[in-house]
Amino acid sequence: MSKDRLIIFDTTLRDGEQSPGASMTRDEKVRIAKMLEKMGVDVIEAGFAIASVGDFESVRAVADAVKNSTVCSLARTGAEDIDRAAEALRSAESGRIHTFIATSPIHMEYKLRMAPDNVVERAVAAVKHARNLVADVEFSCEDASRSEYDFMCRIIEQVIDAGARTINLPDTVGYGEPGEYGEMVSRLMNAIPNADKAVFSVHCHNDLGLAVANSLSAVMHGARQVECTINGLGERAGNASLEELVMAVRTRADIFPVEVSVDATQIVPTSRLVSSITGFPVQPNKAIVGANAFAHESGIHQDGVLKYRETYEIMRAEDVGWNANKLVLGKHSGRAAFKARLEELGISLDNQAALNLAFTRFKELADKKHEIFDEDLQALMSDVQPEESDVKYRFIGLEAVSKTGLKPRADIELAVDNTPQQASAEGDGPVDAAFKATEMLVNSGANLLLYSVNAITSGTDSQGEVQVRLEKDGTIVNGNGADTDIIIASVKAYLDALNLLEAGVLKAHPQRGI
Ligand SMILES: CC(=O)SCCNC(=O)CCNC(=O)[C@H](O)C(C)(C)COP(=O)(O)OP(=O)(O)OC[C@H]1O[C@@H](n2cnc3c(N)ncnc32)[C@H](O)[C@@H]1OP(=O)(O)O
Ligand SMILES: CC(C)C(=O)C(=O)O
Ligand SMILES: [Mg+2]
Repeated sequence: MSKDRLIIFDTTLRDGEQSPGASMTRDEKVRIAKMLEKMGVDVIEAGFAIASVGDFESVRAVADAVKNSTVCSLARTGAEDIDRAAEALRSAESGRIHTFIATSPIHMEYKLRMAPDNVVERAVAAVKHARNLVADVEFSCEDASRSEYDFMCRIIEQVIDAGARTINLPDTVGYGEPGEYGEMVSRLMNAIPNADKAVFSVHCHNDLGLAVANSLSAVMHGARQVECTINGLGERAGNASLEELVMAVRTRADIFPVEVSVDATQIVPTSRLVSSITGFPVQPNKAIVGANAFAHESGIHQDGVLKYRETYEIMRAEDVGWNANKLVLGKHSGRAAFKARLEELGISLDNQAALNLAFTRFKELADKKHEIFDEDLQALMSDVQPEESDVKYRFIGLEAVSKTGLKPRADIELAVDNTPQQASAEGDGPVDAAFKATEMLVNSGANLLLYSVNAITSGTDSQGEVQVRLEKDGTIVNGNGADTDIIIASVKAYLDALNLLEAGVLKAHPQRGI
């Protein structure tokens, strides 16, 4: 049986931009709009033309640039708003004016300060005016989920008669509950005599974390347009996320009676573009586009995925634009993933006993370190580690002083070949001072290539984990150090790298390098 089409209306550039701090320039909006067009989004709401000259120019630039998606501008019900929207959309291949007015008692009384009859009049006049300027007019009952049913029936019937071809029922404040909201949509569609002349649409906010659930429930109850944003960006807690809606409908095609014509492989690149332009990072556990959405760290899951991917994956990472899924090695990992990764690195173990031994060492390391990278594994598998008795430099203690107005200073005490030695130095910061003091004692001549700090756990009391990469005469080593004091962790990492250089580990085992 053929399925209905679900129209994907993206409002990243309008409602998404209403997130405090997410303002975009005209050129940034055009770049995102081009990506949305490439993705095959049906309607792109590019802005609110009357809001500012900049927003007007953005809608106009998107209308100029985009040819395969409908470009839309928001407008209140006043003629000036609608004229401005039409003007901005003049060059659009397919342009839509989206006009709206609030229909809930609370908004009509306290915000608009209008009587309901007056609201109906304004809505009808706005739609008629817009229809004189463009063929495609959408009308939204703002705050529909808190509006009275009979009043919505009345206003919607009249705006459809006036020429609106899309009727949007926003859950403006994210108050809806999936069952109730879906039912509202089907009740209205069944009761309004001319409902068949319009596409019913939903626009859900995420104040209770229900935006996607509410939208999908509405789809099950007859809505055929969903308004959404990339990464769920939007006013307050955001809007329904485009990637979640698209992938829910695709993945549960057995349930949803609709299909979408979006190229889902463009989802991750578009998500990254929106995140980099707005400066809003994507949380790692965000569905579809979060860094962990297709990553597995637990041994039981990794074992399952290695045996048959679908044991723990309901979508393919490649289908939404990732290169591949990821098996992350950490303290929850098991032998199956450990062994598979070693094999990918060209390291094979002779027998189960060798695997068990290596795995025990791996778990010991994983207890100290967030994530085990390939370099860690290679180092772990190198049978030449500097023997404890061969370690040349050992940390004894340090005092670092950092005071506003004074140059940072570090006094350090190390054991060099088991003989305690001390040095003091100033630096650009306390870490720089500590490294300089260390160099006064060791005089290594090594070049510092990388210095990175990670918190092992969250909180100000967490262990800091430092990685230091040193180069000397073409040999590169990674040293690691951990401590709750970040300066101490830094010196430990520096000494670890120096000891590796001293032990000549790389000469015997080049895989310890990068
Ligand atoms: C649910 C939503 O997301 S709605 C879209 C929200 N987005 C935005 O507001 C972003 C862009 N907005 C703006 O730049 C400005 O608010 C403007 C340019 C639209 C209006 O600015 P101002 O004229 O200074 O008005 P202000 O923002 O202070 O107040 C809004 C006015 O619009 C009225 N209004 C609100 N919605 C509507 C509507 N749908 N139709 C007609 N009038 C409306 C309000 O009652 C208020 O009128 P009042 O000044 O007579 O009391
Ligand atoms: C303007 C409308 C569609 C809106 O953004 C809302 O009600 O949330
Ligand atoms: Mg909104």
